[in-house]
Amino acid sequence: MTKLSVNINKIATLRNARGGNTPNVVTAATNAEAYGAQGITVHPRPDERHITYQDVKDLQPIVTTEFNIEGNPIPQFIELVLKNKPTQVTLVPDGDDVLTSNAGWDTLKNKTFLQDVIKTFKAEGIRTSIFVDPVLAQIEGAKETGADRIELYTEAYAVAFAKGDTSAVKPYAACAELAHKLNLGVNAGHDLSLDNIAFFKKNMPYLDEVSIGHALISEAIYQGLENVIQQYLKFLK
Ligand SMILES: CC(=O)[C@@H](O)[C@H](O)COP(=O)(O)O
Ligand SMILES: NCC(=O)COP(=O)(O)O
Repeated sequence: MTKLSVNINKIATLRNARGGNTPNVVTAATNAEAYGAQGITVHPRPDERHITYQDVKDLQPIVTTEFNIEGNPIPQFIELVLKNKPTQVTLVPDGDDVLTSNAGWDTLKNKTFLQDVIKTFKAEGIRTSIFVDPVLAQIEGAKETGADRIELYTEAYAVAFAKGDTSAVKPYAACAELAHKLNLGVNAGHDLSLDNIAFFKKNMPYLDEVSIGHALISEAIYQGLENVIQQYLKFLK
């Protein structure tokens, strides 16, 4: 079984459009868990355009499944994570001006930096995962950083799958095999959806967790959150 972590960034995007507290991210997280989600993911960005640092504090005591905080480990992010002690921190090398995450780490070039940051989180008992492209050398580099897991950046798979190119899953499967050999856990995320998740799951060995936000929350607008979460859980068995 692969765990489903629901990314609730988009609930915060909608809330921020009016400046009040509707929809409420705490209620959304509680509902997602009640409907079967096995984790809640947030990705507070430095400009707080969706999830705010206050949201992370509000969510920390109410998330009863796995709490996953994603982000670029700049000093204020490191402090936020250490204060709120999630189950997992996922390190993502976002530039300040990006619309959304658009690349994995170069684990070879950033080895020393990542080793230091990962040591800090692990000393506090926080599981560490690093966001990487599906490239074998990057998985070997990830092992060297001391991370517990990798999160494979699935945008390339999602784009290719939408065009009918199912071979795009192959590098992901190869990276998962290598990660498993190296004793690294395997997560995946970005642009996964009800259209592409079943094929991905069927072809991906050792897949511990997927985090899904943009498509899942969009699908929930049409089909309802409970219904959509139930469909993902069926595909991830
Ligand atoms: C790390 C990653 O893949 C991102 O998908 C992310 O968490 C989504 O971020 P946005 O919601 O800001 O696009
Ligand atoms: N780590 C990926 C994530 O949390 C969700 O990405 P997306 O489904 O919003 O593209």
